[in-house]
Amino acid sequence: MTTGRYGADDPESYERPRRRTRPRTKDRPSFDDAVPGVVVTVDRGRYTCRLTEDGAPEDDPTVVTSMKSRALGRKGVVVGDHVRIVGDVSGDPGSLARIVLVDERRTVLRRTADDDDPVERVVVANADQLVVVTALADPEPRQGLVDRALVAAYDAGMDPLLCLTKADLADPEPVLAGYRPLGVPYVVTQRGADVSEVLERLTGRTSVLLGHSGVGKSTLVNALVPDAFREVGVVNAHTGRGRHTSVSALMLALPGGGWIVDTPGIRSFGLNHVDVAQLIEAFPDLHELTETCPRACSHGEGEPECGLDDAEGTEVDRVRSFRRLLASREAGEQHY
Ligand SMILES: Nc1nc2c(ncn2[C@@H]2O[C@H](COP(=O)(O)OP(=O)(O)OP(=O)(O)O)[C@@H](O)[C@H]2O)c(=O)[nH]1
Repeated sequence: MTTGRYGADDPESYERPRRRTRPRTKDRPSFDDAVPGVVVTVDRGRYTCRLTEDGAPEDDPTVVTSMKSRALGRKGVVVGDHVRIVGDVSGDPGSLARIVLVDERRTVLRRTADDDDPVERVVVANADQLVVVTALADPEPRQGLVDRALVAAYDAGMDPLLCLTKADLADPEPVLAGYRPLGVPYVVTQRGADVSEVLERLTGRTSVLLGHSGVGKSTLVNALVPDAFREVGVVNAHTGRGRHTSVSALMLALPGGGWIVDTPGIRSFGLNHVDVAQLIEAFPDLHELTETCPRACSHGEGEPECGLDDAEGTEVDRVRSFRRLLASREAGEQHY
């Protein structure tokens, strides 16, 4: 085992351990032949993926049904995940491919653990905008739910967009008044109306549409993506709630580029983990005010020596609205 010019007894002749000490067979396969795609819906262990080079929708895409490869172990795969796929990626009827890699997620939207499922789960990955869809009437808007959704958006690092539907039934102003101080962007829509303003906000981005049953989400999705074939439910005259006509989250390509994710499955959010320090970063001016706060200040109403109490002028309304968002985290209203 000697090499070079040293003799067998020379200490320098000993073979040093190489950097790679584990057997080569443990190396992961490189998946050189894997093709990139994005997960558009998940149903009982089957992942529907659209093949796409750069994560953007392509015209006339190949749609591939896949399963998770064993290499992924317990790692979850969710709608919006950018993945690599091997095997039969023809998309032919009856074909089945395998997802072998999941790219790092830019954002995650979680839903709360609930009675049916005790684990808090990621439901959508890589979305950059959360569209909170609320009807102006039938069913009545519920500020607490909108507040909770906004907290979830800021926490997930997503931009919020308030979408007020059924403008033919009520004036949007009272709802907007609660969000204007926070500068939350909004659009107002109604059935049959021009949706170009909404489209403009969505084009080129990945937006999650969130709203409880009956607010007109399917009607809106149909207007935005004419061939979405979403079933439009009927609001129950007694409860004001709609029938649950859609089941799993579904990502649809917008005609002008970008994606929308319809999420009938999300009924509540995981806000327990939301940290106030993280939330306030979405409001740089308020963040600045809190620099004088005592350590561990919760910035809530009545907190002693909280810097937010120094707000003046228009900031006062902003602080009040921000504190309402903070309080919504603990609200009894758990379900969206
Ligand atoms: N007056 C009025 N009714 C609307 C409008 N948009 C939708 N609707 C009605 O409201 C009801 C619910 O609409 P959907 O689009 O099914 O609501 P959804 O939020 O998708 O409800 P789910 O499918 O149950 O999740 C339907 O009867 C629609 O026709 C609107 O702008 N104005």
